[in-house]
Amino acid sequence: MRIHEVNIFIIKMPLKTPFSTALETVIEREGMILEVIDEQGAKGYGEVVAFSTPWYTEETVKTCYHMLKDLLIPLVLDKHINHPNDLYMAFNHIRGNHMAKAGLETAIWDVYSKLKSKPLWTMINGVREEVPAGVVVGTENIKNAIEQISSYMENGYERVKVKIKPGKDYQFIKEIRSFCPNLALMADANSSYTLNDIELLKSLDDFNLLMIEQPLAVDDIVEHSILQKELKTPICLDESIITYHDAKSAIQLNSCGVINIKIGRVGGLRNAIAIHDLCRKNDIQVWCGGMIEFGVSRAHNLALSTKEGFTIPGDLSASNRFWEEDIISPQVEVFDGKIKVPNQPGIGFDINFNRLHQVTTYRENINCKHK
Ligand SMILES: O=C(O)CCC(=O)c1ccccc1C(=O)O
Ligand SMILES: [Mg+2]
Repeated sequence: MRIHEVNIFIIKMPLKTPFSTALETVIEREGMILEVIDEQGAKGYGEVVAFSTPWYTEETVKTCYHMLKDLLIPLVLDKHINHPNDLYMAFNHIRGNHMAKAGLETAIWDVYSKLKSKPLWTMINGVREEVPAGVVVGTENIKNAIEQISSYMENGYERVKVKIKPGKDYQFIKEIRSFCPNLALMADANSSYTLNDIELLKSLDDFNLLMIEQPLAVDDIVEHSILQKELKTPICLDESIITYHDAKSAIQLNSCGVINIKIGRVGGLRNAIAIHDLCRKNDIQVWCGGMIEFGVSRAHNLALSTKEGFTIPGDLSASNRFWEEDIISPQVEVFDGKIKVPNQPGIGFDINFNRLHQVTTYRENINCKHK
């Protein structure tokens, strides 16, 4: 395979309703879609999941644009690529910048599967044709949270995650639990606590949560292991797991029972699969995380979630969770708490170009002649 051209689309779309985490409230989502075109004209799509500002990780849409245009795309343009896994070594001398790398790597996985006329999920040895869905409530207000949860339950979601932070925790979860005592419920703190909050975090054991996600800081793998010894509720790590080595450290130190795998955060599908394989060997549960993403990334998440270890529902929701109209066709839909995995080659969804062009704020073509 040889990539002759890459089109960059920077896009912006308002969320249906604002989404609040401990770190940031997102009202409008900026993002980037990459279209790679190979020498035979086959097209593949990837999404760069960085935000406009570096609140979740260090990357932003602009840093990704720079990394892609000036460093990463030139490494693949007009080069013979045997397999998408080889990009890991090709990109290895560039530190970090996982979301930029993942956007390009996943686009190349899509085109590679299309050239082989196979769905991406079978190319990566997925084992299931439908994937359990999950949804996240990111609202500050308890009344709104309960309203949203009840409407998601009506839509068939069987697992709900809520965002917590200091001051919006024990009482907040208590009220939700009394509204839905049997729902599979979990809480994500986005690293807003410290070990000084250990009594509060222990008190959340009262609520039979599936897990508590990223209670402590990003670089606190050691402190998460101290906390996990004190909690009955399993800890799930998100922000702390950037590399395979991080996952190894967390497993060795018993810092968590669960890892949330995001393709963007870990630098691509190859790394996501490597972490999945490591977790399986070590009896650590995994699920696929979400990034308030558009349909292209949702489609890649769906393919990843067909891997054997992804047995618990991830943050994989329908397109209409966040968007009036997504940029893919058909949109991702949830039936009976599950999402059907498409069987067309590649990611299995078409781009809705009308919608893509409507939300595009900047577009650029990069081809071999630029080198
Ligand atoms: O897209 C989704 O459904 C997940 C939403 C979510 O929790 C999230 C969204 C953006 C950045 C980080 C996170 C997170 O998992 O911490
Ligand atoms: Mg999280």
